Amino acid sequence: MEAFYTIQGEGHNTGRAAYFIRLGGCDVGCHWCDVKESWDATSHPLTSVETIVAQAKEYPGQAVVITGGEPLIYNLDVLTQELQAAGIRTFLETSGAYPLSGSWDWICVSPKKFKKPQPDVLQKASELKVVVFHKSDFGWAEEHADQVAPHTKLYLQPEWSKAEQMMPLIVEYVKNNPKWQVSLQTHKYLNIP
Ligand SMILES: C[S@@+](CC[C@H](N)C(=O)[O-])C[C@H]1O[C@@H](n2cnc3c(N)ncnc32)[C@H](O)[C@@H]1O
Ligand SMILES: Nc1nc2[nH]cc(C(=O)O)c2c(=O)[nH]1
Ligand code: SF4
Ligand SMILES: [Mg+2]
Repeated sequence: MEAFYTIQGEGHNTGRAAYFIRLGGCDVGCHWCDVKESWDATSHPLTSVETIVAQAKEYPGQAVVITGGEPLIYNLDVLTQELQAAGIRTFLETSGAYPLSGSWDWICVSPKKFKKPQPDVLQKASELKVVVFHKSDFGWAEEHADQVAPHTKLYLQPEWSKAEQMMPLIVEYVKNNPKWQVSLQTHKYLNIP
């Protein structure tokens, strides 16, 4: 759908320069999704793996973030192998709703109520990033924290339109449950893509 060089705004790798590759197509249907224009894959032109990798190599960042849409609706083996062969680290943003493919240096799973994450993808998560839209989402976050591996980092991220209401609850929750950390969509405060 699009590719752009920016700063990773969310989660464990916040603050790192990265080339973002946003793949079109998603049927998970989060009503608060901030990239609804990505949902219809047919409205975006196809780009070859060669072109994507060649463009990624033009930037000095040492990492790419593959996001979407839901990137795991595609088999990402060839794309990620080519990127790693070029010395670029591969970071994934996924809901976990589709089978895992690809060769990854970092996997961020952000589970969704609207289409459940697959158990084996949760087990391979480097980080679990739960979007908090309502106070009931803390219990739902814990249910998913029980399904990840012991090394998985845990993040709570306010849903953007509810950030003002949810932030005080997230702050109190993390103070009382310090296995969790706060993740903010810092790129939106920085006014960058
Ligand atoms: C647009 S999604 C694309 C990748 C994948 N489909 C997913 O949901 O993880 C990228 C990240 O943005 C988060 N996100 C999307 N809309 C958001 C919103 N309104 N507020 C906070 N986070 C949001 C998702 O939960 C996910 O972690
Ligand atoms: N700067 C920036 N960081 C991000 N982290 C995850 C994003 C995404 O949409 O997947 C995103 C994004 O869209 N921009
Ligand atoms: S899974 Fe990701 S891209 Fe798909 S609707 Fe939800 S937030 Fe948007
Ligand atoms: Mg985004």
